[in-house]
Amino acid sequence: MAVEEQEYVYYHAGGKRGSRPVLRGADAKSTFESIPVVDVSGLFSSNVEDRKNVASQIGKTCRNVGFFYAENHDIPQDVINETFESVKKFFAMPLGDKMEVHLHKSAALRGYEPLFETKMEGKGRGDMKEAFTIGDDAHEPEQNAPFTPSPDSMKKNSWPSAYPAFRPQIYDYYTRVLAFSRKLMQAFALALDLPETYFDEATSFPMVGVRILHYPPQEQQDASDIGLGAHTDYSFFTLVQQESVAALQVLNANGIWVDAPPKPRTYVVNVGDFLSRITNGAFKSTVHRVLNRSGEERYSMPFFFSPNREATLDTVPTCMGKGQQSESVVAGDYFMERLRAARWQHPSNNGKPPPSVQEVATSEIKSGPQISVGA
Ligand SMILES: O=C(O)CCC(=O)C(=O)O
Ligand SMILES: [Fe+2]
Repeated sequence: MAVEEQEYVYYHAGGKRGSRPVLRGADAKSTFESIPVVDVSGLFSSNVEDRKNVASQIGKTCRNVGFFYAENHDIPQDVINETFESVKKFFAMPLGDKMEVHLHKSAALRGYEPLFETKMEGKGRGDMKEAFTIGDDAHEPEQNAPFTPSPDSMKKNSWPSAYPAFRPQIYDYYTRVLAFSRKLMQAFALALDLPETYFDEATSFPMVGVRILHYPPQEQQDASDIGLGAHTDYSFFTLVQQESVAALQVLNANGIWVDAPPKPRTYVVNVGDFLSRITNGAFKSTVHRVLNRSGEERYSMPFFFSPNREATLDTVPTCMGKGQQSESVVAGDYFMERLRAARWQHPSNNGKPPPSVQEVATSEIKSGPQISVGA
C-alpha cells in the first residue's frame, strides 16, 4: 500500500500528541475487539482468596485492554439515578447560574466548563460537551480530611448558589464512589503482586475529581464534531458511570474504535497515565473518545482517582526492569501540568491555542519519529 493511502487515527496520550495506523485484513494485529466484564463482587468478601481472584482478572484486562466493566459493585442504583437527576437539573439551569462557577475563576481549575471550551483534538469547534468538576478539598467538611487545612490554603471547589440541593447529592455519590475506588486500588495492588495495602498510605487523601458531563446530540452529518476528543486520562484510574446513551469508544492496537456502551450494574473502569507510568507501561492507559451520534442528550460521570498530591510516583518493584532506575515525579506537579495543558484558555496559561493533533502528528509522520502510546 502506498504511504499516502495509509489511514491514521490521532490522539493525545500521556500529555503528548500521537497517531496510530489503521490496520485491517492481513496487516491487523491481535488485539481486543470488545471490553471485558469483571464481576467485582468478590472484592467485598472477607476471604482474601476471593479478592485475589478478582484482582487477577483485573490485572489481565489492564495488561491487554486497559479498560473493563466492573460488574456488581456496591453503589446503589438509586443513588446513581438520583445523582443523574441532579446532574440534569444542574445543566438545565440558565447559563448565567452555571457561569457563576466558571472554571476560569478557579485557580484549582474546578467548576463549570461551557460547550466547546476544551479542544482535545485541537480541531473543529472543540469538544461538544459541558462539564462541572469538583474534587478533593480539605476545606469541605463532607470530605473528613485526615488533617486540618491551613487557613491560607486554597479553597478549591465552588458550588452554584442557585441550586443548594446539588452539593449534598453530589457528596452522597462522591463518598460512595471514593470508597469503592479504594477497594479497586487494593485490587490493583494485588494484581501487581504487591501487598493489598501497598498504595494505602499514598492515597490517604487522594487527588480525585467527580466530573459531570452533558453531551448534546451531535449533528449526524457533521463529521468534524466530537463529544470529547481522543485522549488518555491523567489519573491512576477512572470510573465512568454512563446514563443510558452509548457514545464512549476505546481505541485498539489496530486503530479501530471499540464501543463501550452503558451496561446495567457496571462501571467502566480504565487505567490512567499514572498507573501506566508506575507499572512501566505494563498496565495500559488506553486512548478513548466520546462521539454522541445517538440523536439524544447524553450524561456521564467520570470519577478520577489519583494518589495524594505530595506522593511520588515511582515504578513499583514488581514492574522494574533489570538495572532500571525509577524516575520519580511528584503526583500533584504532574497532575497540574497535565490539567493546564488541556485548558489553554485558562488565565494561568498564556492563552495560545495548541496546534491540532493532526498538524503535529502529520509532521511527525513525515519527519520520522512517531509517538504511539497505549494498547
Ligand atoms: O463521558 C464519558 O463516557 C467519558 C469521559 C472521559 O473520557 C473523560 O472525562 O476523561
Ligand atoms: Fe477520559
